Amino acid sequence: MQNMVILGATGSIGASTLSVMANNPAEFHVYGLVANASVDKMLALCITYQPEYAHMVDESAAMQLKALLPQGSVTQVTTGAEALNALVTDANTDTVMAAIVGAAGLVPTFDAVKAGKRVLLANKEALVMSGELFMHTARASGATVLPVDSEHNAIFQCLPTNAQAQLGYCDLAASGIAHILLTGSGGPFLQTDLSTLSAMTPTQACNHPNWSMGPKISVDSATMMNKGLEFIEARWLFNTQADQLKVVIHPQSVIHSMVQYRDGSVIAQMGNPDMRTPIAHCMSYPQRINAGVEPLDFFKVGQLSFCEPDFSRFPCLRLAMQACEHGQEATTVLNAANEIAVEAFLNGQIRFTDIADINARCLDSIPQTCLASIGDILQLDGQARMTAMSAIKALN
Ligand SMILES: NC(=O)C1=CN([C@@H]2O[C@H](COP(=O)(O)OP(=O)(O)OC[C@H]3O[C@@H](n4cnc5c(N)ncnc54)[C@H](OP(=O)(O)O)[C@@H]3O)[C@@H](O)[C@H]2O)C=CC1
Ligand SMILES: CC(=O)[C@@H](O)[C@H](O)COP(=O)(O)O
Ligand SMILES: [Mn+2]
Repeated sequence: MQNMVILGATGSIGASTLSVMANNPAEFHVYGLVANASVDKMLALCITYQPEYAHMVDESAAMQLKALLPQGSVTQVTTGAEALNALVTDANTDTVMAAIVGAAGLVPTFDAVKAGKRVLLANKEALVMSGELFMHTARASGATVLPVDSEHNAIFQCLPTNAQAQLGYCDLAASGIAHILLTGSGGPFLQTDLSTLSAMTPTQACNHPNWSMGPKISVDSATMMNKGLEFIEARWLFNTQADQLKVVIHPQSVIHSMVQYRDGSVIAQMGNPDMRTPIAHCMSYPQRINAGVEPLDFFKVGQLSFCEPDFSRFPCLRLAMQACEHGQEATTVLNAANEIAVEAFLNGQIRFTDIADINARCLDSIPQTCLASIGDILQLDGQARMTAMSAIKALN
């Protein structure tokens, strides 16, 4: 029986994780649930799953939850950074699902890695901000990091077992690997007339053709910043050199990524676009469990197609690839700028195409800094957020 803590329990990945757990009740126990401020959702989860701990980052949400829980509930409600650290590092915590959205996920995810836990990593932003330190820390602590992001999970499944065991420091060439082919759908605006892109609304941007996800990652898919963040994520997970990683647009999201070997073989991982598959894979690795996902029906899929990304349509993808080349300062700044810009777009403050402009401006003014610790990274993240907010003000 694995005791699991779910960071981001009230979100899309949180729900899929709980669904896989419910399918396999003898193997997993909900030990702790973590969210920010969604009291009603957390209350319902506590009543259903009866975790030992429910942690709300927002203090007033924690107080409300405490007041609403039925008398005699087994769940202890906590709040505050110390309690969150205690939960992810608790001796009874075996596995941490890291699925808080954005930079807010970095500290608890990193703490779990430092404590040597089994960490199922959905929160790609943590790696974009701190990839080098994160993977070095995992190696030093003996933590097992397993990639939940569908593409990275697919790549992981297509690697030989010796490379899987060396996540973060594998020598791809020594394993006979020529390229990692990172697939992306192109999002809802793959075919949209370029002249109308600036008028696209948050509802249109969140209307992903294949995946049902939270709002931030949905907008990132529409700009293809998601693929850019994933490019950086892959760089750290699989220790790639610049010429080993390629982005391929595959609008059907049936192939979740591929590994191309020196001998001409290409190994692809396929499945319905349903996050329960990679989540179940990580939860049970190296075994397999029932994820509750329909088998892929190739007759229904019919056709698979592929094309090259067009950087004039998706400038955010190019910015992320450039930032990856520049290093950790650039990727931290880009991630922070993008979070602020996406939030402003979702709030109706800026246009869809402004997201890329704000990101580009922030990348033009990266402060001189040395990123030796998570504290340094968070400081740079804060500075970049201020720059992005000023850029938004300047637009209005
Ligand atoms: N959805 C998907 O299919 C995929 C998601 N991912 C990654 O997984 C992560 C989660 O995505 P997704 O589930 O879609 O996001 P959602 O928006 O659906 O959920 C976000 C979760 O994070 C919590 N949260 C938000 N802000 C904070 C904060 N400051 N402190 C603590 N918790 C917070 C939310 O709590 P509350 O409800 O209280 O606000 C919620 O539980 C992202 O990093 C995303 O890139 C990767 C691949 C696929
Ligand atoms: C499900 C998942 O892993 C998302 O990151 C997904 O990849 C988004 O789709 P895009 O390929 O459109 O970015
Ligand atoms: Mn993905």
